[in-house]
Amino acid sequence: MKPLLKTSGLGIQFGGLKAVDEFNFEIGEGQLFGLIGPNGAGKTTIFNLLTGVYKPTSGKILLDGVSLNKKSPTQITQMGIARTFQNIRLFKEMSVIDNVKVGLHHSHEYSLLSSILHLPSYFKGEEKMDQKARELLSVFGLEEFADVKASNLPYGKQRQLEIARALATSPKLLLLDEPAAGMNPTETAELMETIALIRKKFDISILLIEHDMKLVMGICEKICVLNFGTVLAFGSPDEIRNNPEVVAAYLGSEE
Ligand SMILES: Nc1ncnc2c1ncn2[C@@H]1O[C@H](COP(=O)(O)OP(=O)(O)OP(=O)(O)O)[C@@H](O)[C@H]1O
Repeated sequence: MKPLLKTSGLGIQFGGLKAVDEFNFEIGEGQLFGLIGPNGAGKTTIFNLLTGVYKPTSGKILLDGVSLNKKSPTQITQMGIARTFQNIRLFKEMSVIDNVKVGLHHSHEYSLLSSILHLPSYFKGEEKMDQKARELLSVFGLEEFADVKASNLPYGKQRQLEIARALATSPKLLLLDEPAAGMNPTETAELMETIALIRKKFDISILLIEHDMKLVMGICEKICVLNFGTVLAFGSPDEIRNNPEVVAAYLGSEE
């Protein structure tokens, strides 16, 4: 399988703390990977490195063979990596559909001038964007909420809207940071199905940080376990489940 994203010797240090060290990782096209580990293991820091929020102290990140090391977060989004956050970061005062349009905006097809002058190409662009946004909302069963203020959506739906907005940037790789955090079991089960569905429908790779073991083990093909910023284990859900080091470091404390 062709690697989509590859990191080698990736690391970052905050003062004396090596938050991530020698992180070597590869995710292929269309793969669904889980990234797990105890609190403070470095999972979110890896997302921040992959999306250009943090610059690595060492190592390389390649997307489709192109280095991301010196790219800005905006450039990285345009190159094909989108993410969601541990804490919901929607534009709460905006409507559901406008939140998705923000994601679509970077690929709008009309110029700034046509937008200021309200030329026909602007309206065409707007119409297309509206249609695309509604299509994305329908994947999550959110189309009936299109005009509702984002903050008025139930919590589980807000998390789904975040994923819809990330998908609007047409990513090749989607990074989901604890998408089921704070969800009840029904919402979590629904989310599992949705994540599996969007991987197929949009033909993208997904890297998922998740504390809910059932969710990770149920949908991911491969799992990478981090501990103290380094990879403790890497393998299929079964291999991870039966790895004594993992059980001691992580699963043991969860069960
Ligand atoms: N900007 C920063 N400055 C200093 N230390 C940081 C910074 N960002 C992260 N760290 C430290 O790096 C380590 C890894 O943090 P990170 O948030 O990546 O862990 P995590 O695995 O995502 O944890 P959790 O499951 O609790 O979200 C922690 O010790 C954290 O305090």
